[in-house]
Amino acid sequence: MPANMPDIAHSASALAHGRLEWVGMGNIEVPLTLETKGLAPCTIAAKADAYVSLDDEQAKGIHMSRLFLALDTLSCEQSLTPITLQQLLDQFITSHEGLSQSAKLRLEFELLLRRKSLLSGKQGWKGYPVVINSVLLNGQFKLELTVDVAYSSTCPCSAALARQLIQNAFDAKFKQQELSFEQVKNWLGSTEGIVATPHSQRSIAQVKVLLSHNSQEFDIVTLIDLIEATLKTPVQAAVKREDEQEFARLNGQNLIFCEDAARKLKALLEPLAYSDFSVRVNHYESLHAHDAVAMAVKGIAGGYTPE
Ligand SMILES: Nc1nc2c(ncn2[C@@H]2O[C@H](COP(=O)(O)OP(=O)(O)OP(=O)(O)O)[C@@H](O)[C@H]2O)c(=O)[nH]1
Repeated sequence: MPANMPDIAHSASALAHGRLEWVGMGNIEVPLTLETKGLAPCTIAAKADAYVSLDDEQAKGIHMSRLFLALDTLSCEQSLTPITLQQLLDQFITSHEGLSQSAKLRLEFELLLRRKSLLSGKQGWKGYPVVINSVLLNGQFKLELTVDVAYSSTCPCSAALARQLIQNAFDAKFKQQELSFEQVKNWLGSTEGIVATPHSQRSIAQVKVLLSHNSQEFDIVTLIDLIEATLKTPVQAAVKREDEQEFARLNGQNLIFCEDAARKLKALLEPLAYSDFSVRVNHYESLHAHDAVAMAVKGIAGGYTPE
């Protein structure tokens, strides 16, 4: 460092004294090489929030550049794994000796996965928003992963009401008539036959899991796959007509309220090895201008609360 440059962090006194829980930088743009089970290492464009505690009540401030440069080393020289994350937080703290005892990093990015179509054998990219939160607090490492999975939800109530209208239309059209198989079949295939359709909507399941503090690797893809297999109607990437028809069938066979989705995900996550979990299901209704929302947590003492 040039000797003649003022260093306010050392020379100036703080305007007020006191401990600060977190100080650092938000929204740092940083490409990282993500390593996650079942996927070749891939580059992700992350937004990072990097913080340390300011435990020295008299100190003017922290050294922002040290956090930034440590993160840059992770970006340029390493891969993102639970191990390198913990090392990075260690580095945040050791580079602030006497000032800070805790560190945290939030990474937000979109994980692009190759997804197969339902029937046609085509493939396409689908993006999954991911947040990785890591904290090193009093020597304890905490690591949590949040994924957003988009799916389609068809309202069971609306489906029942639509079925009733279809029966009414059948009544009105054919009451007291002797009908042949062909006549019924043709009517069912006509627009007149399907006089009403239930509403369905794009929905998002937001699943947060607490990973073991000694996790060696991320396993983001398995979590996403399990959520999609549970909900049955994930939003599709490549779609030909046969895929669209299969999607319609899956929607019809999996009518779902937000409560159903939250309960299914809770049942999925309960036996898995996650230390804690939190689920938030949002059905962005097409019936209303507001959303249908359901939340669930594992329910352990001192654990996640619904949010
Ligand atoms: N602590 C702090 N620094 C800030 C803030 N806003 C901008 N900075 C700047 O962040 C820059 C980097 O700070 P340091 O990490 O202390 O930089 P440095 O003194 O060159 O680096 P070291 O020699 O490692 O301490 C400085 O120029 C600060 O002025 C702020 O709100 N708080």
